[in-house]
Amino acid sequence: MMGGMDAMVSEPDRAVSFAKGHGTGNDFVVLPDPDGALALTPEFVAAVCDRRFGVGGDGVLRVVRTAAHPEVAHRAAEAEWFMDYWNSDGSLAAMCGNGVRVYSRYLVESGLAEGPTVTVLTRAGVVVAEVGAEVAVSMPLPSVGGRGTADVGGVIFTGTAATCGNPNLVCPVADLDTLSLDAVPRLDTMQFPESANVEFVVLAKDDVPGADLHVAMRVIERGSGETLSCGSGACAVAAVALAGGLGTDPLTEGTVAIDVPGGRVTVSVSPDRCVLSGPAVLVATGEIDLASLRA
Ligand SMILES: N[C@@H](CCC[C@H](N)C(=O)O)C(=O)O
Repeated sequence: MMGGMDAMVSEPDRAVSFAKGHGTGNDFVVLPDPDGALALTPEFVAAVCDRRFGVGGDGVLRVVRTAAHPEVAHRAAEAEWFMDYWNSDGSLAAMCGNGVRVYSRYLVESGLAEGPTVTVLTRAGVVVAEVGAEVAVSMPLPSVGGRGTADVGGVIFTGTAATCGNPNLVCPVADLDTLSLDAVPRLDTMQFPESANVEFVVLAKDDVPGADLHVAMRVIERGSGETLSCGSGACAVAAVALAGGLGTDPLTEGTVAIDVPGGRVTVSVSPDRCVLSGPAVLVATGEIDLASLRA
């Protein structure tokens, strides 16, 4: 009888194929599962994402046909592929902007989609990616909310709530380098019943050609801890920055260059569109040996 990690696949398979990719250092284990044969569990995802005992990653992207996933099969007419996204702690999230960019790169490089335009269903709705030297994706339109606070290891940060398919709190800070971001943020559970990603942001001193604003950010992601980049968080930051949340004159639309610890992404926001662009690459393929993976 199979149990634990073995329950992930049917006998006699003891291995699960994977690819590894990242978008500006936000890294993912990609699990190709077109026909929905894998029964992912939070424990399996956490074990795969473990950086010492597993493959290592900020999350898992299961590549599954929409028609083959019971949660979304009724939406198969909207997009052939569903991004089944999991955070590294095994929790599910509705949106992952860098994840969509890596997912789309994988679809095209593996031949599962022709490209360069790729339509993907996420738990936050359908998004469309353009896969080229970089990958640009049309994200859910960010919505800027009210003020809120985050307690990070006893230090209180104040910011502005913003959603982009998932909840965020965008906190302007004086300096990014001196922040200690090891603790899990404590947030107002009334304002953020499902917690949130917390972004820490400064205005950069120099201009970037083609951008209306240039900022730098770090992020503590819900379910993954501090990561080197967060695409949906970057969109939330752009929306808050354009609304004047960093002290600049409000703009109804514009382009924001956002430096993250893993590189730079660009977000263009207008009243009816939000596009996240940046590098997204695949760096490895391999097989996960289920018998050796820590349960
Ligand atoms: N890294 C992602 C966001 C992943 C989900 C997030 N941790 C959450 O729980 O909302 C991105 O690039 O958007």
